[in-house]
Amino acid sequence: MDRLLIRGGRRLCGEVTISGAKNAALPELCAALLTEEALTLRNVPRLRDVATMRTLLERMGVAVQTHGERGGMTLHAAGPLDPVAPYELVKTMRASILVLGPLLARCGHARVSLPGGCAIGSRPVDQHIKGLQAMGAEIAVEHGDIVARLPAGRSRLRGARITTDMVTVTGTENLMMAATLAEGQTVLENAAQEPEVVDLAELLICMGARIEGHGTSRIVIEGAEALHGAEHAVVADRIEAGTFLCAVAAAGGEAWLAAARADHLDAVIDKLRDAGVTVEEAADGIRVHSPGGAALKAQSFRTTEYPGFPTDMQAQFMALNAIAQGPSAVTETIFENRFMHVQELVRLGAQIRIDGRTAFVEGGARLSGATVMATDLRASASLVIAGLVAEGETVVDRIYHLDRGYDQMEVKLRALGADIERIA
Ligand SMILES: CC(=O)N[C@H]1[C@@H](OP(=O)(O)OP(=O)(O)OC[C@H]2O[C@@H](n3ccc(=O)[nH]c3=O)[C@H](O)[C@@H]2O)O[C@H](CO)[C@@H](O)[C@@H]1O
Ligand SMILES: C=C(OP(=O)(O)O)C(=O)O
Repeated sequence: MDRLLIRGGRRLCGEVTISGAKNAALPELCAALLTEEALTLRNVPRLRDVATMRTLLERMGVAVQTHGERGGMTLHAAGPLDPVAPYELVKTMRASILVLGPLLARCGHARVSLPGGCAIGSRPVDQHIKGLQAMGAEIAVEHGDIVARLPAGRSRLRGARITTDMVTVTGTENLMMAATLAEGQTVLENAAQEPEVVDLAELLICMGARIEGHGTSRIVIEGAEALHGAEHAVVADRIEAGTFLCAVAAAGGEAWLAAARADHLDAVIDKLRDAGVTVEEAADGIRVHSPGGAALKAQSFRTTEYPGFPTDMQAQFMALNAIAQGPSAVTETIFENRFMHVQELVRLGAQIRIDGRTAFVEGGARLSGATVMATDLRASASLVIAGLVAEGETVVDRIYHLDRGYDQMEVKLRALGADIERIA
């Protein structure tokens, strides 16, 4: 099992290019199920989750080809499709629930294994199911599988007005995709406004879908009988960019993050600036300059839906807070169990106490290297950031979590001058 060995203490200077977003690429791969024609995506990141999604789609009968150096991928779901997502693939990746809406809309039936529990919370999919039921689907859970079908005599879902109980990103994406092929109008109230939802909507519009209001909490979709092929570039990964911003902030140095979208990172950039980091926004990237974590001022924050502070950046910013000066309070409001990195950061010397949904970080810690265990994707990234500033050697174990969502993170960090290598 691969691990990362980091010798901390180096400043990070240079340039890296931010990859396409995992959380946009995954639903966009699923969008290929909505049309008989070929869909070409560019800027698809090289990630384990993308490979898993590819395997899942191929198993259903989608022909997939990669091309070029720049993450080109063509998917052709000409049919016939086998609308089944089995447990062995679904269990490793939450986003596999995103095949449910498109399969039901295209094939009229689907069997998708319930995504397994994950380290950050229970993560039910009741809102996906409720929304599809409102669109006329009959849904039962049988032997751990969601079994969904259209009632006898119906060939299409029907448009509906759906208000989800909470803002759900993949829920919004699943229902938006299903609605593109439904009969009539669907209105999604309380919709997620994340840039990845907007990027998916833009792709669907290129495929002939009629969608308005994406990027707001009310999305209106006029269903069409069929969608066609399209070509689309996946939006840059704001969480990867935010992770590199925190890494440079903590280690100190100056870096250019090519292709990063500052306009998708307002909440994180505001906190970094308040901490004392210089962040310059440009149309084609972000420049960051930091004196190093020990010279920064820790920042309190609470995670919320976009455009608030992203839960997917909570762990990385907490690593920064651990070494920055002064106390801070970090409140996680999206997932009930997303502090798994805390005990590992403490092993590196951080002083953090958890009380309910808030972690109280003392700040000013001098971290020292140790062997730590990655428990989920962003927890892993937070441990890497801590390792970059810790004195001596840090080994981050179980980095398969990191590979789910970061495109060659250690290669990019090495390009910035970090002493980091992958070991067996
Ligand atoms: C592949 C992908 O895009 N993953 C992102 C997506 O996950 P994901 O879409 O799974 O997260 P949601 O936005 O759905 O979850 C938000 C909250 O709603 C709850 N909930 C959600 C759906 C539902 O049917 N019932 C329910 O109770 C969840 O348990 C959670 O507490 O958004 C999260 C929140 O920004 C990010 O951390 C993930 O990186
Ligand atoms: C929680 C995340 O991903 P997923 O929803 O795929 O588990 C994440 O990207 O931080």
